[in-house]
Amino acid sequence: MRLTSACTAVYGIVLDAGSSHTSVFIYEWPAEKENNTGMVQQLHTCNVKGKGISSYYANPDGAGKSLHECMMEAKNKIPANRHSETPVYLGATAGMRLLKMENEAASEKVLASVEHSLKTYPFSYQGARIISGQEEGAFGWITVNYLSKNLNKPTGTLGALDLGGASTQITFVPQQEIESNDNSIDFRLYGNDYHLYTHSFLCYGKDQALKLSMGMKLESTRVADKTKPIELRDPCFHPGYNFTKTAQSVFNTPCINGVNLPTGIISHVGLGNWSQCQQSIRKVFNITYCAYSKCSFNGVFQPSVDGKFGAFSAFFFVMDFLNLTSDSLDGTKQRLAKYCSTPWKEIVEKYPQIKQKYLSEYCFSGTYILTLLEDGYSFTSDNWKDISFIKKIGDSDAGWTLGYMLNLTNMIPAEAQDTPLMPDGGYITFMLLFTLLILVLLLMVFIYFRRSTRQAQKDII
Ligand SMILES: O=c1[nH]cnc2c1ncn2[C@@H]1O[C@H](COP(=O)(O)OP(=O)(O)O)[C@@H](O)[C@H]1O
Ligand SMILES: [Ca+2]
Repeated sequence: MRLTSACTAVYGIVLDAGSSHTSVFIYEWPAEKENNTGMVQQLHTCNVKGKGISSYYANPDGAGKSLHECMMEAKNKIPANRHSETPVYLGATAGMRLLKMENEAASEKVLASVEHSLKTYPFSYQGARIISGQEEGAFGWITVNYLSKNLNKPTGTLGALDLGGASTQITFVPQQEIESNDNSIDFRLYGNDYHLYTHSFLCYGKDQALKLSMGMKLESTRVADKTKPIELRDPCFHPGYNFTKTAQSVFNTPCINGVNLPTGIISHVGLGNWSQCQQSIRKVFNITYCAYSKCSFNGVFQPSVDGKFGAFSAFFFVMDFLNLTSDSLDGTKQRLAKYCSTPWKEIVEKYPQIKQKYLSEYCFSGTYILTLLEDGYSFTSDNWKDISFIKKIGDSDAGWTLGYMLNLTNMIPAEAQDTPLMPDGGYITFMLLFTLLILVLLLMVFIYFRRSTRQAQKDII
């Protein structure tokens, strides 16, 4: 929806430099600063062609150049007279966090390249940086609650679940105490205090989780003949699926410490067995230790999930593709089991328009989502209905970008808007009467002084 009122609009641009790809978001809001919630709207999005900026580690110049088409689109969408005042922010997420861990110099070069590129456009460049997992979680939470108009109302808030390619975030207002400082974030928005639990699991986005899970399967495979391709028999891929891959393409990630991992060629063979798939995925969550009263996995504190949740990004893409956005937990499992056992040939015939790489991974991704939510975060068949798989709220995408911009442009005040003590009409009447009283008093003082001066003159005469 475009803003149609006569008032001028203000714009802001945020680039979401994710691990798999970059998206450019353009936001628009009325120039008269409205402190009401839900005023900023998403005007346009543009998906940058090619992979995420971290994939340019060996050719950093390419990262900046890749943004060109979308930035030109932004130039055309935003009226020229607003360009110089339009802030541009770039936030990079888990792909760049991983690159920084692997090769800090390369990550700096990639950031310098996007910075150089963004400065060539007529907007007000405000910085390009890697945002922390905490920020990613917290700003996603602000976005969904801003768009749902939950802020500055006494109603409950919406928890936020974000699944990316390289990391995943869970953020909500818990009922119990937050036992670990790393997982606690406090906000004061519109005069209300929010005490949030948040955690970002690096390496637990769906692409890295697939690598983790394949790596674990191979570690348990003893290789007799090193000259032959290693066969990886995978229950998370469809029966009849059989592709050769290089070990390098699967295990080139700091998420796996590949001590026992093979090199060379892997023959990846699908078995299509959902329950075995879930068994194998469970192994990527370490639940053997917890130093708190409760943990999700890998020793991370997590209070019991509470209230309603919005699950977006890849949570939505995958569950929407599988048509599983509105089933019960049991129904979801049954339908997913059936989907995973469908022969690869049938799947390809049914969805000829979808890229085979994506298509082949939906059984794994769906099972991963289910396992993460049920075994990882402890959602149950009772509160499964509290999770809404969403892409947008109104016209705006759910994700961290809007919350990030609202924060950096000070669009959400800490205190509620200054309101007159009386309703508008009463306030104006009060001010009028008060002014009149002052005038009358001034008049009386003036008359008194004139009289006393005259009296004094008479006395002299
Ligand atoms: O249309 C789609 N279908 C399936 N998956 C998608 C689609 N669009 C994006 N994705 C997936 O969503 C995830 C987005 O992750 P992103 O690039 O934001 O990574 P990050 O948040 O971990 O940095 C990736 O795994 C990507 O493959
Ligand atoms: Ca993301």
